[in-house]
Amino acid sequence: MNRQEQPVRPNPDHGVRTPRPRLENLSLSLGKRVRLHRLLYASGPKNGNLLVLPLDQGLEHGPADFFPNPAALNTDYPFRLAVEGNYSAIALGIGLAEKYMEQYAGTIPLILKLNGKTNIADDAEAVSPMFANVEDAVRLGADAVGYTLYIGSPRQDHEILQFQRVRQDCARFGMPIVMWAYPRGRAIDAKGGKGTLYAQDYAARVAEELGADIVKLHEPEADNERSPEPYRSLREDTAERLRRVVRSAGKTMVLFSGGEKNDDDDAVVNKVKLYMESGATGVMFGRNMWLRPYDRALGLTQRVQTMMKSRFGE
Ligand SMILES: O=C[C@H](O)COP(=O)(O)O
Repeated sequence: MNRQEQPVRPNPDHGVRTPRPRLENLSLSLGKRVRLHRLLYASGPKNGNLLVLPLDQGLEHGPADFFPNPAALNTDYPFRLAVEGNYSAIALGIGLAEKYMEQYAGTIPLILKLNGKTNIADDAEAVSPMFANVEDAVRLGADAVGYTLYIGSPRQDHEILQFQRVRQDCARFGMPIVMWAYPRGRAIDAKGGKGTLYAQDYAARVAEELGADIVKLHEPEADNERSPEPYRSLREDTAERLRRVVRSAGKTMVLFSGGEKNDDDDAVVNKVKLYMESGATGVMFGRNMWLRPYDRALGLTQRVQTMMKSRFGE
């Protein structure tokens, strides 16, 4: 292979590790600072890391997601886990928030999800309509809102405009905004798929560009022959890919999601460790937690908490 045929392999760190965004170094309104401080230092590991329990799968995927652990169909189950496991926050939609938050008021911070959809229709023209707004979040005492942006969808013009209004409301109310940054649609499928480094790296940058405070991403997979250059020619391992997307998120804090349940507790802990080592601020793991029998879910949560406190504390 001559020199010109060598695959492009830029150093993902450019010689410099991206520092994890720290609250004191961010330019924020008072309301956002107070709410983020509660999430980062007054709940969860309380050391600047985030451990979030999401419960939006019932809307996004349907009841079948709960079938492996029918006990979790009772919403008290994940709520109890969030409280007893000292999570940083529970993330869910307006219906569950209104029906359950009163009972748990003051015991677990809320990230109110503002938009969402079912997975009944296909994702070719994915769009995530709003079913709640920032005023609902204020009314319910939330410490952040969550917003799904389908990056690259044919409907992204609608999505980006909708996000603009949410961002402006968040600025007005001092409400942090967590972007579920999800590449979706036929264009991304044609360019390698939603899980590739190309797609996830782009999503991380979009969150930073559009004004999210926190971005939720998936672990980036290797690119493939359909991915655009230079990603197609990158030969990075998982740790390098993770560091690359964290760097692209800049001053936006990164949460990595858990995905489908892995029955191996050690593998879940190691995954969280890998994500934290990449510079992530935390994780948002749902099915890997509440699909376990309660005592195991609590035990696994405590192992993750201990690891976050002992290795990644401020
Ligand atoms: O919004 C929820 C996230 O997708 C994470 O959930 P998960 O850990 O069950 O994949």
